Amino acid sequence: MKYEIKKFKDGQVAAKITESGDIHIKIRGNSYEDLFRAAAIKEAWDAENSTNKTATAKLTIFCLIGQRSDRRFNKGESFDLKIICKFINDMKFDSVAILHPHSPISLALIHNAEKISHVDYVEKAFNEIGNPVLVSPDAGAYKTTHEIAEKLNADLVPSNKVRVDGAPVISIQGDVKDKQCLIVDDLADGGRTFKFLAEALKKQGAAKVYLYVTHAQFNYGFDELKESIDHIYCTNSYKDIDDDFVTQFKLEGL
Ligand SMILES: O=P(O)(O)OC[C@H]1O[C@@H](O)[C@H](O)[C@@H]1O
Repeated sequence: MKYEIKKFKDGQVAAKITESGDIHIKIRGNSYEDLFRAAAIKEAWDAENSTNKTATAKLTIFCLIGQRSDRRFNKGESFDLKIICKFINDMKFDSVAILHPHSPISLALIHNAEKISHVDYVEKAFNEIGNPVLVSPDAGAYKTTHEIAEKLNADLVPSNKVRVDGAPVISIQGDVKDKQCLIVDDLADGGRTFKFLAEALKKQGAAKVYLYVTHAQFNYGFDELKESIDHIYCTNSYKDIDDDFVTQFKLEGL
């Protein structure tokens, strides 16, 4: 299946199917425009395939917009992930694959959804560094990082973050003295979580601190991370980054 995309000057996106067959659309999915582009392609494809019941349609989303807004945080506020997932469901794909979603709520809200694991990318970083200890930064990351540690036969040091009088207090549950540490998490937006954790690890004698995040957003605070983190590993699910401080694993289709 092949298609063309056209963008009008007012922002409207339109699609045209130029060759029929099964469809597999791969998008970052980190903007509403990306989702509308997928919807345009799928609508055109549906019209072309209305009599072809064997053709299948698959959507891969590398960095789902709103994945952290997985509940109504406060009364009166919108539940954004619910709106986004409803939009995706309306496209009626046969299957939707999502790379390392922030929480299982995305998978629960999207019909026929499956997770793409980040294990391969963590493994690449793990091998490049040379068997570091994995560090899970909070309770949310513990479960998936524990699974990865088992697969890679790596040591895991869980850490936890609580706020005392508004300030983050980090507790590291293991010995990191003279060790190379690889913090593993889903995404970095400002990176403050990792800056504080890296400082705490170094205070406890860690030789080097590396960070792996699947979704390297770095919308702010990027340069500050260079003070406490030795190197960052990530994918280009959110954007391409050209910086010696970062090793980016390129995703096929982006
Ligand atoms: O400190 P920043 O980068 O803003 O936030 C990243 C952390 O916030 C959580 O939602 C993510 O799962 C990650 O643990």
